[in-house]
Amino acid sequence: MGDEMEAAAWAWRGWVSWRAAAVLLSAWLALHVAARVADALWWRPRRLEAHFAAQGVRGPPYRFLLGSVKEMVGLMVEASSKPMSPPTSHNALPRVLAFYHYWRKIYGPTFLIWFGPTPRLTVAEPELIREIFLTRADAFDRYEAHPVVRQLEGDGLVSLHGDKWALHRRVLGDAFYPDNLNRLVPHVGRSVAALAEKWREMAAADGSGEVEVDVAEWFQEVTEEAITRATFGGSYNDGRVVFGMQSQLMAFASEAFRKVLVPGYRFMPTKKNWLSWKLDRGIRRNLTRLIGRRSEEAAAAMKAAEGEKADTGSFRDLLGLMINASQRTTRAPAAKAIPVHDMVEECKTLFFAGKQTTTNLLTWATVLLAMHPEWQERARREVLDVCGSDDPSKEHLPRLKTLGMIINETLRLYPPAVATIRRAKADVRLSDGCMIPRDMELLIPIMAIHHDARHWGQDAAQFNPARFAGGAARAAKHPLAFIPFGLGARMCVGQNLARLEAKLTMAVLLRRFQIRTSPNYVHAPTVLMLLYPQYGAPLIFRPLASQPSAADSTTSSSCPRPEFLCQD
Ligand code: HEM
Repeated sequence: MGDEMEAAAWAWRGWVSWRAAAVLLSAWLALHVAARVADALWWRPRRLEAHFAAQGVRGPPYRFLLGSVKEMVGLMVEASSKPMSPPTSHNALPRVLAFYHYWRKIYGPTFLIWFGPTPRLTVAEPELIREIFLTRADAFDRYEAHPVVRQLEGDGLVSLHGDKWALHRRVLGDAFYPDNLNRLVPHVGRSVAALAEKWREMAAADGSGEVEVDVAEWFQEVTEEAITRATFGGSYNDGRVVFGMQSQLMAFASEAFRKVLVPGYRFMPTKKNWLSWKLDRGIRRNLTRLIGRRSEEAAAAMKAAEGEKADTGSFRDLLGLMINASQRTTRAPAAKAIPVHDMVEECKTLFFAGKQTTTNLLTWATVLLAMHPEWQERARREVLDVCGSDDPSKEHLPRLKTLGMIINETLRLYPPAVATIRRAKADVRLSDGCMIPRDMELLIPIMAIHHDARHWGQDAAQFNPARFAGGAARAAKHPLAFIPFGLGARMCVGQNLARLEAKLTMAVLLRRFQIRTSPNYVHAPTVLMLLYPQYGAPLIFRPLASQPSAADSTTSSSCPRPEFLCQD
């Protein structure tokens, strides 16, 4: 009995000491986690503030957990509550990047701000930008977007890194050479002319003989057509179905983006989320099927063409280039294939990166033409001189210099991508002596650089396309003060396509319409990922007396098949 009691006492003591150890361990873990959290939310921000203050870089003070977000949101909400004043002004920076404009006046162009506990250093000096994007580019990386944005943009070029990025960039780059893009001119021209024809009919049906349209909405048709054709080429019809679904998905996802502050919102089984998941599955299924079919066709074509000269005369579409790169690996194993899953993601990225950006460019360019009738007339005269009674062809486009200048001035004043972000991969000392710690994010406010009177002169906030008469590199006092498409190795891969779409669209419309702003137009540029007109862009189109004849126009086609099957 005594032995049993002693054994029970030992067991009890053992249990108590295990329990004590477990309690101690849990307490230690809790303390450790609390210390880490306190460090991330309080001590690290204080250390970084001190680190930058010692180098003469200041900024709004860090506030626990919120950083500078409260002030930032306040400044942005206040700025977007009123339209531009006066309504013809292009001094849009204080409205669009209100927080940058406000703190820059206090702290200078380089300052520290806090997105919650995440610090960002603003960098707007062209010489520092040269280092970050060109000479020291290996020390900086693209920043990882929020998962909701990532879901929108796909896992393609925009978010890839290292060897995988290099492979995709090399393979896709071929499609964006001017000689290849020129083959899209008749297609894009036709889709703009079809849009113009709809507007002409609407104007004819209206007693006033003119029509009001919100170009921010209508131009989506043109850009969706162009990016679908660039991505899918001959399989345009199948591609249109896929990108139609992608378009819906983007509409849902941008709604989710607005609710990004509700943690886990994208995983909640809401009606919209169910629909999004269904659409996502549909996109993947359709694309995988399409890739399978085209891979078989490409393999057969490669076999048939063995020993013969490659056909360089037809349009090289983006999907085709990825499929061909993968076909080559079966013959040359050293070459790298792009797996089907990555092709699917890349298609999603191209659609995301190529559609809305270009819609915004077309929108702002047309708004600016409407606001500046003297430049509208100059551009129209040039289009008529160069193209005569035809719509523009690929030979005409390089000769439309005034339109090129107008597009550059639009990209300067209203750059669709108002800012970009980089992350330091290691500790880096910049040439101004500033030491950037590893993992620090750098915010490059593209729009602020484009509006800086130090580079652009006292008329920086005015619309003056003539400043681009000597080319983009010589338009400002510093050649890197104009970076609407970014800079360096990760510069926009689609800029030639965007410029082609913009020139062609403006030229086709100028030949057909007098354009002016509607009394309903409120000049209010604002940012939601990209630069949008906050209340849309209603403009009035009055058809001109002389319209291009159907036979001469790019809308006409000698191809007897449906237009989407023609490969010009
Ligand atoms: C006006 C229209 C456009 C603007 C203003 C624009 C702007 C930009 C900018 C600023 C970047 C660089 C971002 C950075 O360095 O962080 C970029 C990258 C990119 N853009 Fe565009 N873009 C436009 C049109 C297009 C089009 C039409 C396409 C596709 C067909 C496209 C595809 C891409 C891709 C894939 C990247 C990532 C490139 C890489 O990281 O290698 N963009 N764009």
